[in-house]
Parts: sequence; structure tokens; C-alpha cells
Amino acid sequence: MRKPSHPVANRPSPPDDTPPPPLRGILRQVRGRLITAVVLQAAAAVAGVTPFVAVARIAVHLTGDSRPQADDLWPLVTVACVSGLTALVLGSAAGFVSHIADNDLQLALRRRLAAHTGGLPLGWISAGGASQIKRAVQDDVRALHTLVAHTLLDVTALLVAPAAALVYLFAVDWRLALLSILPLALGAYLFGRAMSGAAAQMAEYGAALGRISSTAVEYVTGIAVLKTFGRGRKGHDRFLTATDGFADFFTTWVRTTLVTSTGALLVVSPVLVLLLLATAGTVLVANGWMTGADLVPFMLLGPAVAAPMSVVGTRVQQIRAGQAAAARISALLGRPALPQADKPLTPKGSRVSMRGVSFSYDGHIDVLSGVDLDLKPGTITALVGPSGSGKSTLASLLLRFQDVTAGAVTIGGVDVRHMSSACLYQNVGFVLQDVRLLHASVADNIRLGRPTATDEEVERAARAAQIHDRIAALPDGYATEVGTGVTFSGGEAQRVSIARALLADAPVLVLDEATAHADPHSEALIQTALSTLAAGRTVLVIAHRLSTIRQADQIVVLDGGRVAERGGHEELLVAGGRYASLWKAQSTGRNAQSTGRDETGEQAPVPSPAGLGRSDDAREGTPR
Ligand SMILES: Nc1ncnc2c1ncn2[C@@H]1O[C@H](COP(=O)(O)OP(=O)(O)OP(=O)(O)O)[C@@H](O)[C@H]1O
Repeated sequence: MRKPSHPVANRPSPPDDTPPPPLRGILRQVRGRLITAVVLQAAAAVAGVTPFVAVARIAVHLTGDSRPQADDLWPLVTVACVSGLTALVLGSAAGFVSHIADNDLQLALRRRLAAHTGGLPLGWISAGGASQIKRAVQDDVRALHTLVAHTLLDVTALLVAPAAALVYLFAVDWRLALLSILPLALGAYLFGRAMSGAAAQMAEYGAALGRISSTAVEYVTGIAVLKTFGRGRKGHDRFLTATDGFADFFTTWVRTTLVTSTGALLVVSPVLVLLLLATAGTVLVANGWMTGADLVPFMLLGPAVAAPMSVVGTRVQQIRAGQAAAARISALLGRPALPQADKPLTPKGSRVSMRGVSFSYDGHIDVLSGVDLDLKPGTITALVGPSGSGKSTLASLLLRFQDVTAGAVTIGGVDVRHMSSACLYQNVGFVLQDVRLLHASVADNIRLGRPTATDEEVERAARAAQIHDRIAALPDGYATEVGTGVTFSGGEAQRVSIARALLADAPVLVLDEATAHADPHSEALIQTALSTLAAGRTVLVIAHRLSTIRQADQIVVLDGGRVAERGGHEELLVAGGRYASLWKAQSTGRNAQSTGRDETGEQAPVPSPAGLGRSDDAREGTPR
């Protein structure tokens, strides 16, 4: 694999776009608040144990030989009430502070993620990175909320309260105090056994759930195709196999851990702990080794010593989920953004030049190798070649969806890596197959190309893009909300995106010609709109059907990531090479259609593409 050869790749980012600190750096910002919350929660836990101690002391007075004195009892009642209230106040304060810390953390994280992901290569985002970003911003930040705002305090309380209780119980009677640790120790042992291998089991649990969801998606999305071919049962079978597999795995897992996990929960249950302490206490009291009053604190606090074991599974799960979420967020923040130039340059003109361009997605296999290409200003260059030959990848490098691994792409003499993003997209517009319209008015969707455009300019662009009549017929016209008020067909959405590109008025254009699946009427409209858009610009078009690019100034044939041939249509036909065979193959297909009958014997549609050639008609109506 070739190494990045361009100096800009290693340049530091500009000061206002500093690289994101690791997650630990963001956590450090809220560390002070988290420590305060933990201290408050620990104090609340100690205060929460105090009323039980006061009640135990009251019991000593009530069961003593002499008549209890109000002066002895009231201070204890006061201590019980005040400490109970203090525990409530401190606990609420701890929750408040931890939620403030969590709020700051979420804000800092979401801001950092938004800033960082904004600079990630668009190629990575559109090839599946978007779902990773969604997961990090929504699910993972939420998992951290549980960890920071709740689990941290729960664990503090679960550790401090039993420890405080044990200190007091040891002061009362060390023998019974030792016995009260027994359920905790036994519970920890059994729980440890139940959890052994849990990490692997959890991984398999996640994988089995993943198999169910992927086969469910496959089943739902492919059901129409499968049913059409009478294979509906097949998709169903794969889904059922996945659910059966999950059920088998889960049953086996539960069966092997059932005895130990139930045993763990049983030995730490309050009833069993009370029974144990009451029995042992009765023996001690009956033998005169301790007083009946001393048994009271054990009855009150004994169950609390073992209680944390009953929720340890849930807390461990939350901590693991939080750790996994933190790791994913860190990985996303650590993903290298596209380097930004220190001193962005502005291109002079619209000549596009590619020199020795190579690119690899995985860092091992080059999908483009040593491509040289020149797009003269105002000319149309068509990229053709078999599927997978690298057409879309080459076009995406001009849009800087990702950076070349070797060589350089320049516009107007300036390397695309030396331009700011804003400058790049002012100079290069694009209309791709996969059109994304926003949940906004139709006018605002078109205005994305130039936010300051007037209503008249928006309408003029829509007319030139052959979509005005459709928009005008909508109930709210240009104010209709996309997604709620109107759902555009693929061809219509593409014409909206052509209007957007017309308004943006970039001198260089990348078009992914996508009329192959449109009906003849829609195809003719798109081709007319594209011809209008292409007029006077430097165009790189990814051509899927050769009939539409016969008039192109230059046709470049890619094969296996290399330029196999280049020239005009007639020239390449005469050469009798790769292009000539592609043309022959597609002509045979067209001739089969032009007989007017398809394979079923039905009347077949006859396409009438306007093509991407230069025509005076095409130039009319352009808003440029
Ligand atoms: N995001 C990606 N990650 C990894 N490999 C990719 C990615 N996108 C494309 N490829 C691979 O790069 C090669 C070139 O793909 P590309 O989409 O550029 O070809 P193409 O000529 O445009 O194909 P088509 O005409 O089918 O759209 C193919 O082998 C493809 O599998």
C-alpha cells in the first residue's frame, strides 16, 4: 500500500478546530463535582444508619432494669429524626450534584462529538459511520448518564452503609457481627461462581440478539422479493433459526447458573439473615453471653450488611455497559478527522486535475492506482467501466469525501486538501444517486444550495430542474414540508437536488447519472434538467448507460481501478477496446428493447434520453 504522500496530511489543525481530547479529559472537567457527589452520598449513607443505632440505644433503655427516663430517650429520638432527615437531604444533594455533573458531561461530550464528527471523512460516514455516530451520540451518552448520575451513587451507598453498620455491630458484639458477615461472604462466593464466564456469555448473548435483529431486518426488507419468487418461507426460516438459537443459548445459560444464582440471592435475603442472627442471638442471650437489648441492632441492621449482594448483578451490568459505551465514544473521538489546511487557498478557475491518484479503503488493497485525469473548464468527462471498477470512488475524491492515499486532486491549481470545506463546496457541486432531502420545506431544501437565495431564484432553479410544476401542485406549494406534506419519488427527489445544485452554482459538478431505473417520462425530465445544470460547467459524470454520454467531450474507461482507455465516443469505438465491447453489450440490450417486446412479450418502454451533450436548448433557462 502507498503511504500518504501529501505534506498537508500531517499538518496540525487550525486553533479553533483543535483535536478532541480523549474521553478522560472530558471526564476530568466534571471530576470535582463527581467527588463532591460521592462524598455527600457517603455521608448520607452514614446518616441513614444512625437512626437504627439510635433506635437500638432506645431499646437498651426500654429493656433495662430501671424505668426509662425521658431525658435519656428524647435526645436519642432527636438524633434519629435529625439523622434521618439529614440522610434524605444529603442523598438528594448528592443526586442533584451528580446530575449537574452528568449534564455537563453530556453537553461536553455531545459538543465534542458534533465538532469531531463534522470533520470526519464523508465517505466513512455514508459507508456506515452514520450509525456509529448515532449510537455514540444517543445510546452511549445515555449509558454514561446511568453510570455517572445513578450507578456511582448507588455503589457508594451500597458500600458505605453496610460498612458503617458493621462498625457499630462489632462495637456491640463481635461474635454476632462476625456471623452477620457470613451471608455476605457466602453470597459473594455463589454469585462469583454464577458470574464466572459471564463476559463470554454476555458476548454470545449480544451476538445472538444481533443475529435476530439482522435476520429480522433481512426478512422485513427482503420479504417482497422473496415472496415474488415464492421464497417467502426462506427468509422466515432464517429468522426462526436465529430466534430458536437464541432461545437454546439462553435456556442453557439460565439452566447452568440457576442453582448458584438462586442460592446467592437466597442466602443474602433479609428473611434468611434474620433467621440466622435470631437463632444465634437467642443462643447467646439464653446463655447469658449477651443481653436481649444488644440483639436489637442485629435485627435492625443485620439484613443491611448482606443486602448489596442482591443488586450487585445489576450494578456490574451497568458498569460494564458504561465502560463499553465509554470505549466506543473514545474510539469515535480518536478516529482521525480530515486534516484542515493551515492557510486555506482559493482555486483560480475550474480546471480539475488528478495526478498519480491512488486510494485504498482498507489500507491494503488499492481500489484506484495511479490515475491521471484532466477536466478542462466547461467540458464534460464521463467515467465508465464495469461495476466495482472505481468510478464512484474516483468521483468521491474530487468531493473530498476521503483523501487520496497517493497523488493529488487539484481544482483551479489548488489541491483540494488546501481548501476550506466551504470553499471546496462553493467550487464543486454534486448530484448523487442517493438523494437526501431534509424534513424542511421544499423551498428550504432547494435553498440549501444558497441560503440567501430569494423566492424567485428558488422558483427559477426549480423550473430549470423540471420540478416546478410538481411543487406548484402541492397543497402548500414551496412551503410544503418534505416527509409530512409530500413524499417525492426517486426521480422527483433527484430533480429537487438538481435545483439545489443549480442554485449553488458551483463551476465544477460531479454527477452520478441515475436514470437507469426511471420511467421514460421521468428519465427525459431528469436528463433535460441535468443538461441545463451541466451547461457551461466542468462536469465529471459517472455514467451507467453509455447512450447518455455519447456527446461527452471525454470518456474515461476505468478497469480494476486504472484508466484503461480515454477519448471521444467515435474514437473509442474505432479503437475496438474495452469501451467498444461495453457499447456493444449495451447496444444489444437496447436493440432487444427497441423491438417493442420484452421477454414476457409485453410492450416494452422505449427510452428517449436527452443525453448529457451540449445543446443550445439545454442552456436556456439556466439561472446562472
Ligand atoms: N466504503 C467502502 N469500503 C470498502 N470498500 C469499498 C467501499 N466502497 C467501495 N468499495 C470497493 O471499492 C471498489 C470500487 O468501488 P466503486 O463503488 O468505486 O466502483 P464503481 O465503479 O462505482 O461501481 P458501481 O458501478 O457498481 O457503482 C469495489 O471493489 C468496492 O467493493
